[in-house]
Formats: sequence, structure tokens, C-alpha cells
Amino acid sequence: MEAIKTSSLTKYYGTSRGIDALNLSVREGEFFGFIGPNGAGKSTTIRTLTGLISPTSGSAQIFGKDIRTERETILKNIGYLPSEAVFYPGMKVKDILKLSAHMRKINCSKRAKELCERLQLDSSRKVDQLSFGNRKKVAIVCALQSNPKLLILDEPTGGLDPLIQREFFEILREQNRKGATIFLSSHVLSEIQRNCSRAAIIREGRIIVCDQVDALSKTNARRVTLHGSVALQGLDGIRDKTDGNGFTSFLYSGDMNLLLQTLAAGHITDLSISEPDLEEIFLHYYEKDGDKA
Ligand SMILES: Nc1ncnc2c1ncn2[C@@H]1O[C@H](COP(=O)(O)OP(=O)(O)OP(=O)(O)O)[C@@H](O)[C@H]1O
Repeated sequence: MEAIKTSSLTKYYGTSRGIDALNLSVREGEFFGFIGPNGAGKSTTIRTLTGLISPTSGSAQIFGKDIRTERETILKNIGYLPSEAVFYPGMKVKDILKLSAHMRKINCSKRAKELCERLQLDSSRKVDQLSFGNRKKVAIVCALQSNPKLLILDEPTGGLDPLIQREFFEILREQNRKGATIFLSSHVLSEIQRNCSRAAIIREGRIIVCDQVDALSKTNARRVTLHGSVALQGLDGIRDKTDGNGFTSFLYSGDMNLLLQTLAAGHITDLSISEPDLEEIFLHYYEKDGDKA
């Protein structure tokens, strides 16, 4: 069964585009990445799926249940981490965690304690005395403590130090191995690459590509870096060109023979031709009108 399925899901804030005819399908048990530049529509998608805002048109189902008509049943199976968590001031962390569990009518104190220990969160502190990163941990424990079937995480790692990030992803991978579906919205490409099997890239409110992360990283383009001088004018297939102190670097997706002829006519002291890194490939998707590298 699909954990998440949207059909032409659209949300406009007045005349301002949030998401536009979004079609997305996430299978049960997947660790799925959702990436895109600022303002692309990631949070709008997530807020619509969790019922915090209503779609303008289109539809979506979570585990086959309609987000408009079966929201209460859906929410029982979801752990949601908002990008900016807000808590009642003056409350102790342990009371926030209890309140969150109480709203689900379940007792998860054992799991909450274990998560606090692993994430190094002192649950006896008042939430307003916590740093940004520690408040983020409170939101994480709230989302994870009930071992939900579906975890929807909106930019979860902002503010977490690298060691805690590592532990957090270890916890997510454990939950995923036990069958939980994970929907991870992130700006951090390495997080997506390390953890997700599939990912969708959203730009200007639309999914522009959705595929296995390995397939998304494949490209015909090569990163060419050369020291010396060469006339590249007239050579088609060059982009992302930078000139530094005696060197030139660019992505090339044109005819290799033409590249070699052009280089041979120049004066080159050093040359490397390599695969571009994943970041370069993803950034290309982010650019307006960017096709696959
Ligand atoms: N409450 C709102 N009222 C009007 N427009 C909004 C509102 N919330 C979001 N938008 C607009 O919807 C579009 C998508 O925003 P959204 O917050 O979903 O993007 P995002 O991909 O989560 O961005 P970021 O990575 O910066 O968090 C943006 O153009 C944004 O300005």
C-alpha cells in the first residue's frame, strides 16, 4: 500500500502559489527524501498532508485514507516534526512529552526516556530555558515517541550538532527497519543521499523529478578542470564555468571529441575530467529550466 499518495494536490494562498498539481507517491516502508529550494512548496505539501491547511484542489491519501475526511484516523499513525516547533512556555520537557503522548491516548514514557537519553536531552528542564537545538530535540521526541507508522519530518536537523544528527539518523534507520515509512524534507543533500532510497525534487510548487537516489545522481556531464589557457568559445555543452588563479573549471555535456580537439589546440599544463559531485547535479535541478544534467 502507498503511505502517501497525492493527485493534482494544489494549494494557493489567495493568488500566491504554494503547490500546484502535485503528484507524489510514497510506498509503505520507504525512506523517502523531499528536496527543493526555499519557497518550493515543501512545507506547504507537508502542512496539507497533515491537515493543518486545506488544499485548494486535488486530493491526497495517507495509507489509503483521505486527508480531508479521515484526518483523525490518519493522525493516529503519523509522527510529525514541524520545521519550527512552538511550545507552551513555562512547561518542563517531560510534561510536554507527556501531554503529546496523552493527546494520542497512549503511554510512551519508556520510549520517551530512551530517546531523551540517546539525544542527550534533559527532560527536567523548562522548555523556554533550552537552546534552539535542544528545543528541536523536544519536537523530535514528540514525533518519534509513539513509534508511528509514518514519520513526516520537515527540516529535522537544523540546529543539531553533528554527533546528535548522527544519532538521530541512526534512530530513524532503526524505525525504518522496523517498518516505519519516513518522509524527510531537507535542504541537506548529503542527508538525502546517505539515508533515502528514493527522492523527489520540488521546484516552484511542482515535482520536477522523482527517482531512486542512485539514479538521480547519475549523469552524462563531466567536471573538467584545467590549468593553462584554452579558447572555449564556440564549444557547446559548457555550464557552471568558473575561472580562478590560472585554472578554469566547468561542467561539460557536449561531444567529447570536440572537447579534446579544443583542449589540444590550447596550452594546458594540467587537466582533470571527473564525475560531478551529487551537490552539483542536484543544484542543476534547482535551477529554473534545468533539465537532468
Ligand atoms: N501563509 C502563507 N501565505 C502566503 N504565501 C505563503 C504562505 N506560506 C507559504 N507561502 C508561499 O508558498 C510558497 C511555498 O512555501 P513553502 O513554505 O511551502 O516552501 P518551502 O519549500 O517549505 O520553503 P523553505 O525551504 O524556505 O522552508 C512560497 O512562495 C511561499 O511564499
